[in-house]
Amino acid sequence: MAFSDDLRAATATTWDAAVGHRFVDELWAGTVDDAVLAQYLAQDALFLDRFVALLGAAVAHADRPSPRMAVARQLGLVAGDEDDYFHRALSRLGATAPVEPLPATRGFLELMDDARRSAHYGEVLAVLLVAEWLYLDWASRPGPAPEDPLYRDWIDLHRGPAFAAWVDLLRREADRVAPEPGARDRMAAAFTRAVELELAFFDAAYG
Ligand SMILES: Cc1ncc(C[n+]2csc(CCO)c2C)c(N)n1
Repeated sequence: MAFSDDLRAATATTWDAAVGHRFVDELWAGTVDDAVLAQYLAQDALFLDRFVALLGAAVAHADRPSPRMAVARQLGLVAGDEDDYFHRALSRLGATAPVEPLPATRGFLELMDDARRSAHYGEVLAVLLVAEWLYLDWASRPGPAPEDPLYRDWIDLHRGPAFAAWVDLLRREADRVAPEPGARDRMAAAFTRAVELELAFFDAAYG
């Protein structure tokens, strides 16, 4: 098994609890309470800012030109389509005021700051991989998405062949650099912490 498969298998209980979370069920059903969705998206806007910085670290610390360019392309998408969604969604929900990070968000911001400051490409990849792969997983459920663009656009941002190819690239990169001396342990620690925080992040939407 590839290193990324091992990490996912080792975190399966927490991973599956996140992918099968009540919030994900309600997203697919189009029935998330407006206050819950507003809380989630306001926190996720804080997450996204630091995530963009983390993508910048992957651009800076990639050890080869080809993945550096691929990450840079994705960085442009996140700063474009994804940011547009947030502005539309938060203004429709009437939640445009700045918010303080909740504990799960704060934990994520710290994890991303630590990975970025480590300047260790493998550790950066491990955090990026969880954030993207776990979202691809919940958004790839079979069945129709709700008609309401508030839900449909959020699901569509996390599924489809282009997004799956991006996750695949992160997996291949993580598997490629893991054999470097000392990389496995720090990548496994960052991956495991990120999976725990993804679950806590969904829980936090319900206050
Ligand atoms: C807590 C949290 N974890 C992961 C994501 C997923 N995600 C973050 S940025 C991005 C854009 C694609 O590169 C995606 C899919 C999220 N939104 N919030």
